[in-house]
Amino acid sequence: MRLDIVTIFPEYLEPLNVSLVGKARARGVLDVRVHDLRHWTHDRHNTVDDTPCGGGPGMVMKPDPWGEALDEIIASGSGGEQVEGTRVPDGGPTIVVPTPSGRPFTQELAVELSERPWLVFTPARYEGIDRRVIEEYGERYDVREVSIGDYVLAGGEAPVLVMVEAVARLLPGVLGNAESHRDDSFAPGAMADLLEGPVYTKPPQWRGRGIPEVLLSGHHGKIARWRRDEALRRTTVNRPDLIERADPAAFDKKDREM
Ligand SMILES: OB(O)c1ccc2cc[nH]c2c1
Repeated sequence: MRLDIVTIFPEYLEPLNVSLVGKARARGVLDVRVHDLRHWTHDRHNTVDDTPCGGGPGMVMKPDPWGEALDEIIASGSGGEQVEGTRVPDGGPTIVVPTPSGRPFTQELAVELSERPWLVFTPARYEGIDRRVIEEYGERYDVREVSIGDYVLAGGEAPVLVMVEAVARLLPGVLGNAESHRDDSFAPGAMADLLEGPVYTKPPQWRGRGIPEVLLSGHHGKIARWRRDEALRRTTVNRPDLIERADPAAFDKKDREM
């Protein structure tokens, strides 16, 4: 998979050089290219924003730098050999626009994006990008406006870090077997979409606190049932909305497997 990220704060994406994504890049599973939007400005101040038409607070990101950046990046990747034999589609990339007014970023969307060969992220600052950029590229490519949550951020770079990690860990060969994403919270069918329950490790006693006996019993069926019950308990308290959405048949299936 190829990932391009266009930003006015390239240094914000340094975390993509370490840990899971960093290792995937080193192994050639991911080809991550971070671009400074100001590279596509031509004035002495490298201006990327201007006042909003119609008035109002803040500034809006100008369309010209974005258009030149996306044209050049898409042209560079359309067709031809890419990283170690991976070809990006002649149809171009999926463009992911982090924005507070986008559709929710979910594990389901992470799975969908992980199956795409090429993603281009366009994290904005200020009040956002001139709408005509989204319209222009939306006519030719799959453009997804996505929000990671209902809170105020200064820009889209942090959401890009979140989305890239969520997508990268789903790519074949990125997680070892021991870290399988099969039973993650929110992984389809893992625990009927329940939150993960509490986890424990050694030592058996820590500051006078022990470990639930069932986890030391070696009885896999009882352990599985305890974990399911704890997951239900935590989900009921923290995310009752997931309980309403859960498929009761999945519980029965899980019970039969325990
Ligand atoms: O909620 B979000 O995912 C999000 C995305 C981008 C920006 C830019 C400024 N605030 C933002 C919030």
